[in-house]
Amino acid sequence: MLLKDLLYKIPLLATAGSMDTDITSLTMDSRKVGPGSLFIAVRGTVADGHTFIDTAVAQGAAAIVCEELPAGANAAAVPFVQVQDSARTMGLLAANFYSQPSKRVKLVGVTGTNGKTSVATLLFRLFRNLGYRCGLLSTVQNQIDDQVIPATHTTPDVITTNQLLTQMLEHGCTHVFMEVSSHAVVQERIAGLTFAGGIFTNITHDHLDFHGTFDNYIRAKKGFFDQLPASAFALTNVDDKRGLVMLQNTAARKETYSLQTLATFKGKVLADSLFGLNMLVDDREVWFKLIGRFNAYNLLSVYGAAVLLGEDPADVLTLLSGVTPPPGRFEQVVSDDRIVGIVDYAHTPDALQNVLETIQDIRHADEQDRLPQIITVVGCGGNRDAAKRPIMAEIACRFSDRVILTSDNPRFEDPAAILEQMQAGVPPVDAKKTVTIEDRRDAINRAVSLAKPHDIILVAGKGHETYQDLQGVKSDFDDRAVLRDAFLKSERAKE
Ligand SMILES: CC(=O)N[C@H]1[C@@H](OP(=O)(O)OP(=O)(O)OC[C@H]2O[C@@H](n3ccc(=O)[nH]c3=O)[C@H](O)[C@@H]2O)O[C@H](CO)[C@@H](O)[C@@H]1O[C@H](C)C(=O)N[C@@H](C)C(=O)N[C@H](CCC(=O)O)C(=O)O
Ligand SMILES: Nc1ncnc2c1ncn2[C@@H]1O[C@H](COP(=O)(O)OP(=O)(O)OP(=O)(O)O)[C@@H](O)[C@H]1O
Ligand SMILES: N[C@H](CCC[C@H](N)C(=O)O)C(=O)O
Ligand SMILES: [Mg+2]
Repeated sequence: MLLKDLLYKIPLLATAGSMDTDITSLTMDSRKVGPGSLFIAVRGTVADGHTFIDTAVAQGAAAIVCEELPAGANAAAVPFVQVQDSARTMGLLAANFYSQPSKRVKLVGVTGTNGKTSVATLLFRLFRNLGYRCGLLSTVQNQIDDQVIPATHTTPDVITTNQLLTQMLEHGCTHVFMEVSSHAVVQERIAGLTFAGGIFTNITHDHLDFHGTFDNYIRAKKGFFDQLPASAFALTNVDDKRGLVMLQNTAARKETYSLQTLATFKGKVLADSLFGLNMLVDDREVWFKLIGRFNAYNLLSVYGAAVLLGEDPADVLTLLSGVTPPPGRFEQVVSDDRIVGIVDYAHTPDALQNVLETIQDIRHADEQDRLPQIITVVGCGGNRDAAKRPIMAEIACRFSDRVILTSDNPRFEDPAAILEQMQAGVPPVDAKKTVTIEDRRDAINRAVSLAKPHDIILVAGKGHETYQDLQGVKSDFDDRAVLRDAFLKSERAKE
């Protein structure tokens, strides 16, 4: 595609060199530049892409997009284009380069602190059951119908998203469901995408390391709704204090869902058990396979979005009742002697509290009138929001009978230092029931050794993840497999 066609309708500050140059690929990474590439220099959190312009040219870049023209740009071997905001421009360029794939599918984005993967995956599974070919962009994985493509981010960079949307279209997909992280909004990873709908789940404490303040974090989430077109719907959870804030400046059609108050889509939880949720949704009674009141919200938003996309409410509920949750979300691993293991991706204070409250609600005294004990194994990620560490430890103590603090992707931090910060949140009265075991496998083994039949072990924070990241080295680690092994070992020891 010629550079001048690629720049169609994109605001420019200045250009230098020929705009008739042929561009065969786009990249923001100098390491991926080859002949024909357009290199877009983006300022990041660690590096500044502008410092790699020379490298990109040396590697054969056909043209450069940047925020500052280098001295001598006019005489340079390649054309330069100066723009106000490279990251945003990259989204517009990607949309032009790939012929606006997001306009040719129904693209629905999901944002919120918790529940994005759950809602996006439920929508993907529901719409496939409704008979559509669908795409999914999520933390767990990207999917084009049955084809699984590993995901590196919750929301990919905007070039990758446009590439994936193009592949989805080639495969005949009509609907695509994607997570929109707050990082992605701020870093313009959704720039130039045309959404048919946006969903807000909730907003609670997370990522303050990146956003600085809670207000900035709210603004980031709201930024997604601010850029929805008038043709889209904006569906928000009005039981969340910030639900309506999301809709303040959107051009989209405003729609709401609630378990507590008047809303476009109303639900009520009739029963919540280890086997599923019984709900009234718009006055129809349904059983779902998901567990926990927080999932009642997820299901209600999925129902609302499906109806807003034009599906029949009764068909939606019938098919949604059979849909299973994504991996690592309240996933059960039960031992032969009936110890219940639950692996859950709760890695925020709110998620951890929700999951533990759910566990408290659904546990029942056994025949001997003994209430099952709750044993929680939890850690907090390194190089991520440190403020949540003591809070999560306190929540674990408040809702559990035993707590084992352990590691969860220490990344480049010292695991012992992360654990010290968690320990600071343990109330003195709970010190006796809490133990710190840095090695996650040992921590899970200890939990199993403490458990009696019917007790519930919550292993929180990693969910579907299959690695532990220490010093940038990812070693195999899967909570579900480690828990299964621990059960087997302990059963053998008892024989
Ligand atoms: C903090 C953060 O979000 N970082 C993301 C960001 O990287 P960055 O700003 O640090 O980039 P940088 O290293 O400073 O480089 C700046 C520019 O120079 C370029 N460069 C760099 C080196 C070089 O040799 N040549 C070169 O051209 C880079 O390609 C980039 O364009 O932009 C990169 C490209 O899109 C992302 O891969 C990277 O994600 C990192 C790996 C990350 O861990 N991100 C997490 C925090 C994240 O985004 N998480 C959210 C989910 C959060 C949630 O809701 O739970 C997500 O959407 O996944
Ligand atoms: N609607 C909800 N409200 C509160 N907590 C939830 C909700 N849905 C899920 N959770 C909890 O949050 C955890 C993560 O859920 P999910 O993966 O769907 O969220 P996410 O927003 O995609 O997370 P991430 O930001 O890592 O992508 C779940 O394992 C569960 O503990
Ligand atoms: N999307 C979240 C996932 C956190 C999962 C937890 N296991 C961790 O590694 O901190 C993040 O990148 O902050
Ligand atoms: Mg997710």
